[in-house]
Amino acid sequence: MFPFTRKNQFPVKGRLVVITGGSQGMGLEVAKVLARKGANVVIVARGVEKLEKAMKEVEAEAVEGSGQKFKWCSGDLSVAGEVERVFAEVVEWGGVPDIVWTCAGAAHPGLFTEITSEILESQMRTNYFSAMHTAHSALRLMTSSPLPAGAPQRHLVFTASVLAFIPLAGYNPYTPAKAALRALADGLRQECLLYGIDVHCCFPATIYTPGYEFEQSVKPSLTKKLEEGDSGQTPVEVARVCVGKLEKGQSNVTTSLVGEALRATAWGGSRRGNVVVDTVWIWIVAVVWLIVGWDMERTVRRWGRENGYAGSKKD
Ligand SMILES: NC(=O)C1=CN([C@@H]2O[C@H](COP(=O)(O)OP(=O)(O)OC[C@H]3O[C@@H](n4cnc5c(N)ncnc54)[C@H](OP(=O)(O)O)[C@@H]3O)[C@@H](O)[C@H]2O)C=CC1
Ligand SMILES: CCCCCCCCCCCCCCCC(=O)[C@@H](N)CO
Repeated sequence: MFPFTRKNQFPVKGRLVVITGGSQGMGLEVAKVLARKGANVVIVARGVEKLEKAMKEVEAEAVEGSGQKFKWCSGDLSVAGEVERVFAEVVEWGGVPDIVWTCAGAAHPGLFTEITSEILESQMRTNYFSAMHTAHSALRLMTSSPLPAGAPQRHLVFTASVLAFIPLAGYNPYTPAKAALRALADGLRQECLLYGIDVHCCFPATIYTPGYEFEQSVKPSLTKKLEEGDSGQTPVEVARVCVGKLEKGQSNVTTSLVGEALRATAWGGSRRGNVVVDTVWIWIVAVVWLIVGWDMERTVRRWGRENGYAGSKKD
């Protein structure tokens, strides 16, 4: 319509989208946004009751008279066999998905030495293996059934966290899984050029979700203090911003100003967005982080002294 409107790089109307972790929080809001835009939506999680309730909410967003289809599937995505079964069900029902978006995940914060090795391992399963197995199954399906010429590209979207960019005491059971996920997304983005599949990764900061309520209940007060600088977002806002940026064709998606700044601390070889804007951010943050990083370490030492941790030296 308007000559300067750029083409939508993430069209979902009439396409089949699978969203893991779609029964609550960010995943549910993503499902609702995409349903409103005309997608056929599958949500996946473990708990059946939550899935049934969420499905009704998603269906209610459908475009009237569009004939959109909806489905939920229950499975533990941290287990490879379960992921394969879930995708087999999806394919039988609606064919090979056009878009797969991993939102399943959960943080269990705590000081590393005070956390059990079982929780450390399950954090990796919940946050990394679940997304890795989902990507593996999804990409195998997508690559074995090529799209007809002229069809819009397929997409794989991961959900990591800004913690993939920075250290934050108390998140060490969780952060490494999200950093690994970021590395997987960067690597697959390059590899999937072979197939014409677009790979994206979202990096939200704090989102007020049921998962967040749980993590607050176990989070050390030190961790709460260190993340005070982030004001947080609703899942509705995060979903809206992510979809908007995917439509603009962005690969690495942050959802707030803090997210954008934190992304600039850790570019490495990740694909840039707007090269000029990103480079300016990187220059600014290179200097700003000297202060922020120093202040965080000072906060840790202070908290240690106040809470009887012997090794906390004076500043
Ligand atoms: N909330 C926050 O502050 C932030 C969250 N994130 C990330 O965003 C994503 C969404 O977070 P949020 O909305 O808070 O999450 P919630 O904990 O509110 O919801 C998590 C969803 O994932 C599902 N899920 C969890 N584990 C599995 C599993 N093993 N197999 C299948 N489904 C699973 C849950 O359903 P069920 O339990 O029934 O399986 C639920 O639908 C996560 O990856 C999280 O790490 C990133 C930055 C900040
Ligand atoms: C140079 C710019 C400085 C900006 C100030 C820095 C403030 C640090 C904010 C850290 C936010 C951590 C959010 C964690 C989200 C998450 O993944 C968990 N909630 C898990 O669910």
